[in-house]
Amino acid sequence: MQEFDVVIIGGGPGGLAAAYGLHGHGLNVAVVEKDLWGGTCPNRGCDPKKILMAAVEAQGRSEALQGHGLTSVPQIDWRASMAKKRAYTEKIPSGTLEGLKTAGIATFHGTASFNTDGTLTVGEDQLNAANWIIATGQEPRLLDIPGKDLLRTSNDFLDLDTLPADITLIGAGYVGVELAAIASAAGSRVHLVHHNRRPLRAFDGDLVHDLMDRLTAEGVDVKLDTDVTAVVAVDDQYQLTTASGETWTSDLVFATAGRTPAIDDLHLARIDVVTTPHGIAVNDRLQTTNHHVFALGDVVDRPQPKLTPVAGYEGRYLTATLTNGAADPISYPVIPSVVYGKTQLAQLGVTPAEAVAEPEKYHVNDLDLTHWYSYQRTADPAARIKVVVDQESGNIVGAAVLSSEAEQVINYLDFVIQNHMSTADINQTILAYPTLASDLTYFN
Ligand SMILES: Cc1cc2nc3c(=O)[nH]c(=O)nc-3n(C[C@H](O)[C@H](O)[C@H](O)COP(=O)(O)OP(=O)(O)OC[C@H]3O[C@@H](n4cnc5c(N)ncnc54)[C@H](O)[C@@H]3O)c2cc1C
Ligand SMILES: NC(=O)c1ccc[n+]([C@@H]2O[C@H](COP(=O)([O-])OP(=O)(O)OC[C@H]3O[C@@H](n4cnc5c(N)ncnc54)[C@H](O)[C@@H]3O)[C@@H](O)[C@H]2O)c1
Repeated sequence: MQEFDVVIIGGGPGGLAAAYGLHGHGLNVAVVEKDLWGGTCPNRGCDPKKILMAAVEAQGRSEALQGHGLTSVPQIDWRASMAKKRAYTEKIPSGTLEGLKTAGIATFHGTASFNTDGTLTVGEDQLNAANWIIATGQEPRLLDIPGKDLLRTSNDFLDLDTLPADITLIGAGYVGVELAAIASAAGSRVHLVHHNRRPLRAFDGDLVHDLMDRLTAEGVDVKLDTDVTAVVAVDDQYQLTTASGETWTSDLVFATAGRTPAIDDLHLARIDVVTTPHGIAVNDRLQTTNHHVFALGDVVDRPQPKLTPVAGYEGRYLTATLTNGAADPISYPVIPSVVYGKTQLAQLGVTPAEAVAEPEKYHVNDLDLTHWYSYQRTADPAARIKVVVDQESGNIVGAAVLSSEAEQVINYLDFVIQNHMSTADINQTILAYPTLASDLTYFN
């Protein structure tokens, strides 16, 4: 039996933030990882996707400038793009493991599973700890339909040697929309299927509508209100059937209809940790129903968006909790979300829908930005912002942004909102002009 102060299960961004934090405070820490050190984000999520997206963004900018100074649209070389992605991702697991070992953090590679006496088995190893952190993340959810074994996932997409001529993505959430943008730009005919009328549900409906229009203009076959009921192999293709009887064939079909908490291997009932269909139940101190077991990141059932910076923030919070004794309940700063593509969609703080429901408290500025200098320069085909302003203070408290620059604008607004800055405060700063940052004072 090997004894530790804290054992962390899951070597992704959340688990690693806690591991380095706790080790830095002198605790004897171990991390267990069953698959790729570094977890989803750098191996099969944010980073590889955004590397493939670099060529997509460049193509989008070139397209917008046709007739405005550029004369041809660059084509994406999938193999070269994938080689660039692999050159980055293949170093992640070994680099992450080396970093942990160099720091002096104990590492175990294997699937962690709790025993009834509260200890943990990882392969041949038995571990015991004063406290545990579960940071096992989520895994792609396969649809429960005939032919589900034929479905691929985002893990497969982000490692395709060749991009097929025709693909179908079932589910228009973050993953489906981003993979559609990548595959379509790289030359594939893409069918993006969503079961209701409201893709990207957490985002502003009008801006999502605008984004679907852009994807359609880019050549994506967006099918809303479409329920796929079966997938069958036909020769070397796959035939999809919908509830309304529509059929079509694709070279590959991907389930992009959400992710499920990675908890099955852990046998949490043996240690009295309660779970829900959405993950591990925790209180506002990220403590499970077993007081020596904490959970963070994608695996927890909490309303915060499941994003890398959120997992890292929770890792730092648990470092403080487990080193300083009783801590205040976790409270989150505003959390920005971005859906990447040629046209990006971003959101932060009070949503336009929440603002409209409280008209005495907020007002919403809905601004078409296509005529603004910044977007005339890039000839953005769609550029719009909804800014939520607090009536009493006049401060910006939320925003939803659609443009090729939304990822930048939302981070500037994050600083503004987090620091409760008014237009007068921003005006005290001299910002380089003309830039996206110098637009900030015109939003309210
Ligand atoms: C395609 C895609 C794109 C994304 N893009 C973005 C983005 O642009 N921006 C963003 O902020 N977020 C993005 N995300 C989300 C982001 O990847 C996650 O929020 C983040 O990785 C969560 O970190 P985590 O540490 O909670 O879990 P993970 O990173 O999932 O790490 C959990 C680790 O636990 C391991 N594990 C699971 N079970 C066990 C077990 N029983 N024993 C041992 N180890 C176990 C897993 O192998 C995994 O390595 C994306 C996700 C996907 C799928
Ligand atoms: N840019 C980013 O930050 C980014 C990118 C990718 C993933 N992520 C994170 O990963 C999480 C998971 O992303 P995701 O896209 O897998 O999940 P998601 O929950 O965002 O989207 C899944 C979508 O599939 C739909 N759906 C469910 N069943 C369906 C069916 N049978 N047919 C058609 N559609 C169906 C759902 O209504 C939902 O809109 C996100 O919540 C996000 O936190 C973030």
